[in-house]
Amino acid sequence: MAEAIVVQNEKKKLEGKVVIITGGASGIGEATARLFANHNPSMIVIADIQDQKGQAVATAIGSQICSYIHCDVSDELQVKSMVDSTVKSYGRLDIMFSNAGIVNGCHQTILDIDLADYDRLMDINTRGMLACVKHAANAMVDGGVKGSIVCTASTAATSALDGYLDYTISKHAVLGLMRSASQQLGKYGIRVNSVSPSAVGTSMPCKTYGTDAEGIEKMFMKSTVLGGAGLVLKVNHVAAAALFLASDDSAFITGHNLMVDGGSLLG
Ligand SMILES: NC(=O)c1ccc[n+]([C@@H]2O[C@H](COP(=O)([O-])OP(=O)(O)OC[C@H]3O[C@@H](n4cnc5c(N)ncnc54)[C@H](O)[C@@H]3O)[C@@H](O)[C@H]2O)c1
Repeated sequence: MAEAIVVQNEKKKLEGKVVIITGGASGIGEATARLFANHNPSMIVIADIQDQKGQAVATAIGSQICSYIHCDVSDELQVKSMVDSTVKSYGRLDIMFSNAGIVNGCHQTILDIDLADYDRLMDINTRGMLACVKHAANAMVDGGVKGSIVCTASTAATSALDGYLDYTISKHAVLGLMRSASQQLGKYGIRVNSVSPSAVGTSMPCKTYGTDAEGIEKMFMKSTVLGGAGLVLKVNHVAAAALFLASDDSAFITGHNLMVDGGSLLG
């Protein structure tokens, strides 16, 4: 007989969990840290290179459940040291939200792409993501933790975003990383998934297009089917998807790329 499904809307979803969020000083990572904090984690470690902003977010959330650490994800030693210090200070690692990323402008063409810019972006978006998954997975395996790793990909991981050549390449690689890692880590009970937002009004696209969050929302509203109803993507929507993948709500989901794009790729 099937077990009854108990709906527990009020349940705290990250009770006692130790979480790392890279790129948590702003945008999607910050929104996710703030949402996760409502779900009784033991500790959230924000890892970023924007020290003042990251520290301010951690202080606003509360030093008893959130701390900040400087970590440039393109440097594997810094990633290893950040993961090691998290385990040393808080006892274990349950959740890695590998989210840090950059963009190199929106006018690249295959005819004149700058390979030095490409290298720098790949160092963060792909190599950095790999370092975070690698060291989080090691900490989980060593600690016997059946953890959850969530990577931030993008709609540019499944379709070519015109003008964003290196970004598109880097995010396609994130899906390959997520799928390969999920395949190898399943035997340890470690799940690896990704979340793929369409354009959302964080500092990243705002700088690229020289506008504010509202400008980004207006600019991209027509590219989603939900935009037809006046709905726009907010960072909280992405944070909610990350919470689902991080928590036991997705206990039997691994190797999955969760699109948070209002149906932008349906056409
Ligand atoms: N905003 C969008 O439209 C959008 C859409 C799809 C995917 N994404 C992805 O979402 C993720 C978060 O971006 P966001 O939109 O919140 O932008 P954001 O610029 O607000 O946040 C990115 C964060 O990453 C940090 N970061 C950059 N380089 C780093 C490094 N080397 N080491 C550690 N931290 C570093 C930044 O300091 C910043 O706090 C990125 O991976 C991005 O590619 C964004």
